[in-house]
Amino acid sequence: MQLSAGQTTRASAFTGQRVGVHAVARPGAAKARRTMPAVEAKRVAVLGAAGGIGQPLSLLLKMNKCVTELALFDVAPLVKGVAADLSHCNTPVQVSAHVGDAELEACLKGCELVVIPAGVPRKPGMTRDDLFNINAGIVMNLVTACAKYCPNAILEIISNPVNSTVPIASEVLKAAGCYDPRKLLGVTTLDVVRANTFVAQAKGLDLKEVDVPVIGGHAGITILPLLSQTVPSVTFSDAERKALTSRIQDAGTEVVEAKAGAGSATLSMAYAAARMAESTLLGMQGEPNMFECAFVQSDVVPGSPFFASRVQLGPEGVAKVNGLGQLNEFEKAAMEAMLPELKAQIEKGIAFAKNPPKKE
Ligand SMILES: NC(=O)C1=CN([C@@H]2O[C@H](COP(=O)(O)OP(=O)(O)OC[C@H]3O[C@@H](n4cnc5c(N)ncnc54)[C@H](O)[C@@H]3O)[C@@H](O)[C@H]2O)C=CC1
Ligand SMILES: O=C([O-])CC(=O)C(=O)O
Repeated sequence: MQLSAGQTTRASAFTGQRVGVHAVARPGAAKARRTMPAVEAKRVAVLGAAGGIGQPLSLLLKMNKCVTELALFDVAPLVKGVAADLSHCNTPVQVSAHVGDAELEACLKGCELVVIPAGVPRKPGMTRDDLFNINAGIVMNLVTACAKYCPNAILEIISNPVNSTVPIASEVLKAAGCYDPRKLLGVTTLDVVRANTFVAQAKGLDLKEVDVPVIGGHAGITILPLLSQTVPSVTFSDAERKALTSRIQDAGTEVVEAKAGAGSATLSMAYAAARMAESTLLGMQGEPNMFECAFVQSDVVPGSPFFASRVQLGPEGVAKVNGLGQLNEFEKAAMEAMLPELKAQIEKGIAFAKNPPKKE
């Protein structure tokens, strides 16, 4: 999983900070490139744009030099106000608003990247799987529309439970005859963002230099930070490794509890999704060394048809799914423990999509 020679770092289009798991110079990595490639026309949609994630994510995309058109969709009419508000920012991105299923076509036509944070968030005491009954149908409906109106777009799914909503999306796309596994990604970037932050804090490292790959899925014990592969190389005591792993796995719950019933992570998620979208857009533009961890169709772990690991992003989405590298004994045990849960959540999504509840 280590980056090899020639894999470079890149400055964010909107913050100037380095982006991507690739951001940290691993041994042998080439010198950072800081020039932007020529901007190509890119229409990007956010579905669920009036929500807690959708609003700040849309702002960050309005600031992104890779984006030319931003199409905002929600079932809530508030999305019109969000678009009006954003349209006053003096960046060149053209913003449009679309409300309700009847406007999905107008939203999605011509889109090359669609980011989906539509759905309900957790409240204290809930697991991500408790969101399945509502969010499964929402994702199914939206991905059905993507298959119809932008069948070649790259889809990035944020809506939880990601371990099930991504398999649902794959089945919908297969049934529509337009499934391309390179173009369907579950967004797990927030796990990497959190792991980098917590490890930097615990070890007194420069935040910009820390890179921790996070593999598996996006719920509880299926979130597995590979602390042994942290860059720069650091050592952890058994107690530190256990505590950091648990904190990264439970970080979503930490925010859900702090928000006390008013939702889950929105700002850090918008930040993470904006980073993922930027890496994806740069990959689409031909930038050669874009790497992020994402939950994708994978044969890296036998028996788990989807798995989060580091992927290389290219003109068509996922260009390569990397292997896991060397795991230590703690990580091997955590991997064994997670697999039954991850596989069950994947199968639950597939079963739902193959036999969806009848609409009344
Ligand atoms: N992948 C990840 O790392 C993370 C995922 N999430 C998930 O993201 C989702 C959204 O979270 P928030 O933005 O905080 O929720 P929110 O409730 O603030 O916003 C959701 C938005 O989706 C809209 N919506 C609902 N049904 C829709 C439909 N059929 N079509 C279009 N829009 C629809 C709502 O009107 C609302 O504006 C949740 O499922 C949450 O669990 C949250 C944080 C991290
Ligand atoms: O915890 C939640 O429900 C939202 C989420 O996925 C996260 O913050 O990682």
